[in-house]
Amino acid sequence: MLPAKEQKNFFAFVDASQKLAKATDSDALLVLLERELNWARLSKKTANLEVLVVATHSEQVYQSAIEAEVKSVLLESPIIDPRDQLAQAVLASVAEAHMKSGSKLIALFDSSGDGDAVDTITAFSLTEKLGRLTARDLRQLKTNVPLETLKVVVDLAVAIGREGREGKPIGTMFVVGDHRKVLEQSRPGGYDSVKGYNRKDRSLHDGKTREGIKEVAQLDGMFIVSADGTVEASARIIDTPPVEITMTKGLGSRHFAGAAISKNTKAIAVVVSQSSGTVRIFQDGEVVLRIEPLQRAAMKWKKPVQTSAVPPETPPEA
Ligand SMILES: Nc1ncnc2c1ncn2[C@@H]1O[C@H](COP(=O)(O)OP(=O)(O)OP(=O)(O)O)[C@@H](O)[C@H]1O
Repeated sequence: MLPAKEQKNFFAFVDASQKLAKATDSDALLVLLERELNWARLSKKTANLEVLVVATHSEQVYQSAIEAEVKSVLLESPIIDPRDQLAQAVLASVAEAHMKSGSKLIALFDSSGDGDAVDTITAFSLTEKLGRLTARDLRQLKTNVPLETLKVVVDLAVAIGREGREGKPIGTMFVVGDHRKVLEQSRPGGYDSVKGYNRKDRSLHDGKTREGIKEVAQLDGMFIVSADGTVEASARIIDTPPVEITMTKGLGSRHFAGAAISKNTKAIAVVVSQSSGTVRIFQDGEVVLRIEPLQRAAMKWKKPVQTSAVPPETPPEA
């Protein structure tokens, strides 16, 4: 529990966020917290706002907020850099469907990283921030895969998750980059629909190819995509040596396989969940970015633009 003096400071920030919310026409408050506090007081002081507590480090903070009937999310894995925490908190808030993509938000967070409850207040539009986050996060992934290829694959995955096929949701996976090693660590799982086509016709930079891929995405297995965006093979089953992976509850064999291949090779796995439509991007065995169906309308690919209200951003690590 936060000591009394720090709680006093914290609630001064809450009062300030009320004023800022009014001035900026914001309707929601995101509070990033490392420690528990007086939840009843928080609820009372923020009755006019949609409040979401983002537990940055501890499941206990998340649990106690939930028990006090304060909406909360727990970041999937601890992130040390406070700027990354805010980025991840924004993604998590949309992922858990707590925030609508058009919301205007106030966020309270500790930018010093020294364990203070809160030392920074910021106001931003969720739509704009999501657009910036996604482009920036992908750009910063430490990978040899060019951003243009990642963009085209992620946009295709998002479209597949959103549209499904013939009214039915479908799940699939694209494994991008390091394609020779990925070929070695996978086996055919069915008819390879790209076999025999020339490279140009297998390029995902071509709209016709993307439409064709959507048609066959419902088949079992995954697509192997080289760094330049060419589909090297389809309907492949990942068969990679076992690795130790921590996975969010509810994710099954497709996601495990994606995480494992991203751990055992330099490839990035882009996985579309059939059950939720969520797209997860795995690198080195971990989810580095998650895109939810709700968020999709807000996806824009553009250069990050710094605004004075938002602190400098670096990509989330998980
Ligand atoms: N090793 C693998 N390589 C490629 N694809 C796989 C692999 N294992 C499972 N899949 C794909 O995942 C499908 C089964 O998904 P399952 O429900 O077990 O996973 P999940 O991670 O819960 O994904 P979803 O959220 O889409 O249901 C299979 O039909 C197959 O197409």
